[in-house]
Amino acid sequence: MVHQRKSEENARAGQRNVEANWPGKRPEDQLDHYLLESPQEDVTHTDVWRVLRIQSEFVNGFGTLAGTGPAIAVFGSARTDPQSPYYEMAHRIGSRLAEAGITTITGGGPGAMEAANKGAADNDGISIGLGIELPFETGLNSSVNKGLNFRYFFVRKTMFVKYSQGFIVLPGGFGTLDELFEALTLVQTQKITSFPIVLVGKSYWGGLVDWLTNTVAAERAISPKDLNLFMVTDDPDEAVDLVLGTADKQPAPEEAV
Ligand SMILES: C/C(=C\CNc1ncnc2c1ncn2[C@@H]1O[C@H](COP(=O)(O)O)[C@@H](O)[C@H]1O)CO
Repeated sequence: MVHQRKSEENARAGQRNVEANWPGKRPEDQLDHYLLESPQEDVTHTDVWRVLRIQSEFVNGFGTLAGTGPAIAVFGSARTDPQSPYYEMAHRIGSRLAEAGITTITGGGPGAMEAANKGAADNDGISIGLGIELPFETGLNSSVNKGLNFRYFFVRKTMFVKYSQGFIVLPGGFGTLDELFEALTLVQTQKITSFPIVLVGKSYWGGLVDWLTNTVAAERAISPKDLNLFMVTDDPDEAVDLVLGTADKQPAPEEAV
């Protein structure tokens, strides 16, 4: 009897709560109702399930990459042709990193990513590929010797920053620019510190550097000192020296371009 009264009170309280927070809805419209009732198909596409998938992707990424030693992430176009000089540069960068005992981390795809992974693997280095599930499946390149696939770009980007100590960025498109500007924003806002970012290819990056200098900094959308958050070089060996802090001199972008 006491039980029944209690549960009726709870039901009325639940109804008041739902009406206050969600006008026009009944208690059975709350999330638990959908979670517990079949059919379940729709539920697996709700944001609640998405949160769990995102969480599991973080857990899996942290678990797999936890033991990663010193590492540098190398970015660049998925479309870089094996005949391109940038492919050769990416390969050289992966080789040099391996020789220095540094792990190479890439997006695990084709083009510049494949070249850097190959350079690392050819020199007995650790060659990590953090792949991304895409509608047009490309899979991890064959030079990845430790690989992981992600559904979410933002989870994958966290891994690049968390498990590397610097970025080398070869010519690339939207994906590469996204990775570059993510890192620049994190350093600019001091979410990460002491994080060298080296762009390879003075003529490729020159237009962007000019625009950042003459438009973005000139119009005060960034501080002039933000232009010092990256370096530019044409030389893959120098890129490695700069990112590892073993170069004689770290050029400011204006003098490097
Ligand atoms: C476009 C093609 C394949 C795409 N496959 C990719 N695999 C892994 N990582 C990728 C892929 N595409 C983009 N990325 C990420 O973005 C960067 C390259 O993007 P961009 O737009 O090509 O510059 C790269 O660093 C990856 O992290 C078919 O060739």
